[in-house]
Amino acid sequence: MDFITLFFTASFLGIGLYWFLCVFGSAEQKGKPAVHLSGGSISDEKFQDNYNQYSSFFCRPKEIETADKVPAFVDTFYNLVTDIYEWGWGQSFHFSPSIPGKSHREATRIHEEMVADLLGSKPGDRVLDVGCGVGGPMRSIAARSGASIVGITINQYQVDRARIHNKKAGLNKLCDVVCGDFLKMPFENDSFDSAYSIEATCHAPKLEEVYKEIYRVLKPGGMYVSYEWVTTELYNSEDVVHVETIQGIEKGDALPGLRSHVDVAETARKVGFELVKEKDLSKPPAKPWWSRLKMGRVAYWRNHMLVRVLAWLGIAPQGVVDVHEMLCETAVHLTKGGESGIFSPMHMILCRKPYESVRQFPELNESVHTFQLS
Ligand SMILES: C=C(CC[C@@H](C)[C@H]1CC[C@H]2C3=CC[C@H]4[C@H](C)[C@@H](O)CC[C@]4(C)[C@H]3CC[C@]12C)C(C)C
Ligand SMILES: C[S@@+](CC[C@H](N)C(=O)[O-])C[C@H]1O[C@@H](n2cnc3c(N)ncnc32)[C@H](O)[C@@H]1O
Repeated sequence: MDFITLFFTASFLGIGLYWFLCVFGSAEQKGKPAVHLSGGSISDEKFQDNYNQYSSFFCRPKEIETADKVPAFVDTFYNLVTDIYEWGWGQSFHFSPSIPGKSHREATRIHEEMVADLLGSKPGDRVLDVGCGVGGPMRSIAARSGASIVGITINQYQVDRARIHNKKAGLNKLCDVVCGDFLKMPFENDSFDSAYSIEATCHAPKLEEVYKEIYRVLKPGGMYVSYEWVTTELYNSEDVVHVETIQGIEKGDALPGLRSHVDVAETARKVGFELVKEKDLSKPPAKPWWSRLKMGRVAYWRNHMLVRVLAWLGIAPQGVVDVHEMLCETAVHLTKGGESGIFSPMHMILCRKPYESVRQFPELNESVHTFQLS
């Protein structure tokens, strides 16, 4: 064998091995293999149509007038992206600050366990997960605290995935999931000891509506923690680049308009909560949450090629290439939002439903103290 033949054979084998190990497996440890990418609850034939409808609905998020249609389009969005998220990110659909020396999975778990600690969850508690995805956070929180968690998501496919994962993790006795709208939850008044939402209530057209529902189902004295997507004090609505970045985030993440950081605590108080703590968890000394998105051009290109090949072979639905392209663009906007500091996906509030309900007299809540943690 001459040198050239040897060189090409070795290169071919090397590339083939790389392709097999890195591409055909899951992009994320414990993620879903790419060969199982599907359109969630929608059939492969309807995937492209659903994507087209989604992208024309969310093309100008701030101008969405038909707020009542938002949950249905959010459901469509999660049919389109749930498998890609699981494949490329894992079972927790949120960000977390990076922690030097710890893997993404560990950093994610630590960010989730903080919720259990803030709520003071313990065995016997009934805790609500508002917008639970495929249940990554609920499994960490149940394992950490021993509490029973009930999750709600608008997307039936996520319910099915979450139940499979709960069973596999041996946590199906503690974790359950229902399909429903968090703006009209199928739960009794005063029926949960505590509640949390991780990067989910940003999908509500009006934050007040979802907070009211959470307040309703919590028992008096019940605690609520939320990690909210917000624009920060650095956002300037007159700056074209800022506006473009935020609109890019809204379009690629099914958001009917991002809110400002000041709206969060104000809305919580308005519906009757006492504010116990408020802190933007993305601020230094926390390390960048967006560094995980900077996986490099090669990784994005590799994922994109794989998605193309799978769609071409008819293994993944037609249209998945468009959805993947949309996510690549979204990742750029999210990174810009993080780097410039104009956007945070983890503005945290911890609230309590008072023992004596003061919802009828919201002005009484103005006197409640807010602690801004350093
Ligand atoms: C809270 C929400 C979701 C936050 C994140 C979990 C997701 C936001 C953007 C997603 C991704 C972007 C790029 C994808 C990449 C092109 C692909 O090859 C692999 C998956 C991605 C990394 C994907 C993973 C999930 C996100 C980071 C919103 C919706 C409110
Ligand atoms: C970005 S995911 C976060 C999921 C989960 N909290 C996590 O961190 O893995 C947002 C979740 O909110 C849910 N959601 C959005 N709008 C909803 C609505 N109106 N009713 C119920 N769930 C909703 C989505 O279905 C999805 O599960």
